[in-house]
Amino acid sequence: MRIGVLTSGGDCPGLNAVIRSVVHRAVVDHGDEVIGFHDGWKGLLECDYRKLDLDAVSGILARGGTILGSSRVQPAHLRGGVERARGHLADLGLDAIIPIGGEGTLKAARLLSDAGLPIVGVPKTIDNDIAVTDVTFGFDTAVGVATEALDRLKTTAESHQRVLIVEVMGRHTGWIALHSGMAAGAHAIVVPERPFDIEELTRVVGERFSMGKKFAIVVVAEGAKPLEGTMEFDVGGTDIYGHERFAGVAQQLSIELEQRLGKEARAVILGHVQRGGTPTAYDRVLATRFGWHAVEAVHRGEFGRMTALHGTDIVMVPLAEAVETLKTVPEDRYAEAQTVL
Ligand SMILES: Nc1ncnc2c1ncn2[C@@H]1O[C@H](COP(=O)(O)OP(=O)(O)OP(=O)(O)O)[C@@H](O)[C@H]1O
Ligand SMILES: O=P(O)(O)OC[C@H]1O[C@](O)(CO)[C@@H](O)[C@@H]1O
Ligand SMILES: [Mg+2]
Repeated sequence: MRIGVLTSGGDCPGLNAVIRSVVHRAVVDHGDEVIGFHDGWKGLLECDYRKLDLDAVSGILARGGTILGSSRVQPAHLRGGVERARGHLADLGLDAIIPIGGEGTLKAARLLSDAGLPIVGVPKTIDNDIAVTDVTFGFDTAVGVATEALDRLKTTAESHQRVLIVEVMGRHTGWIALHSGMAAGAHAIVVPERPFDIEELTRVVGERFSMGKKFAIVVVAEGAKPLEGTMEFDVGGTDIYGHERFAGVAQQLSIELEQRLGKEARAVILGHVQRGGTPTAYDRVLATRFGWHAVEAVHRGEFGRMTALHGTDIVMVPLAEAVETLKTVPEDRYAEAQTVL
């Protein structure tokens, strides 16, 4: 068989582990040929690719980023390119494409699959917001980076008796904020799923100081917003790909909390550092398993599906289901964290 693989959307630790696993399983165990499209869907639309043999994937398991590159393409451009993609598949003699990406990539995968292209998806995202898989690779790494940062920020916050508001990634969901906040013992966790009440947040942080504590750490997901009408808030705008461009919730919160509490506050934005660098062992293993199972699905002709983790098993789920909803932080998970804030 001939299989094409691509990585699309924001990069994520573990992408290279998937690529390596796909190549190993396909080439060594099945005698397939694998090619990699450059820069996500753009590479497929422009027929820009290279051959991926064992040498090409040697030494990449622990490397962050993606050796194939990634990009965002305007959805309308992709929708208009379905026939071009079909033509490239035929010209290259490809039996399947394995796109590795987040919810946007999986929506595009579904679109191409509905148009009859042989697609097996692999979900990725540090945000952990894909509904039909228990976990996505990249999340464990991102939580580790954020937790280490929070541990470090605690000591400097304490020295200066400050409130530190730490902004982590998570545009629609607060999984990184929740887990890193729990792991590092943050004093407040603010997630997009629960619009925050600035009065309540001020009270929580203020009570800590009243109890004689010298500092406070607030973790906030970048997509968090205040309850409507409770605080002046700049929501930002939209970029050319339709993504919300945030105006900086941590910065806005730090100004507000400093004024309300009379305590020095600083905003720290962890940003892309959460996405860079080597994946954790957990993410390497999950990514490797996803790659292996994606190749198997190709060989079974199970198209229009993607790999998912259910418990400890890797299963195949329809792309249609995967893109229906996002996996948000449920109230009971938030409650578990709240007790130990
Ligand atoms: N609704 C859609 N229809 C068709 N194509 C889409 C759609 N949404 C996204 N895409 C395509 O998939 C690409 C990747 O989507 P997006 O930029 O949202 O990244 P992602 O895969 O969701 O990863 P991330 O988690 O980083 O956002 C887009 O650049 C676009 O080409
Ligand atoms: O790399 P970009 O385009 O700034 O995207 C950032 C977004 O991608 C993610 O890292 C993954 O979805 C989000 O957490 C974040 O909002
Ligand atoms: Mg997206």
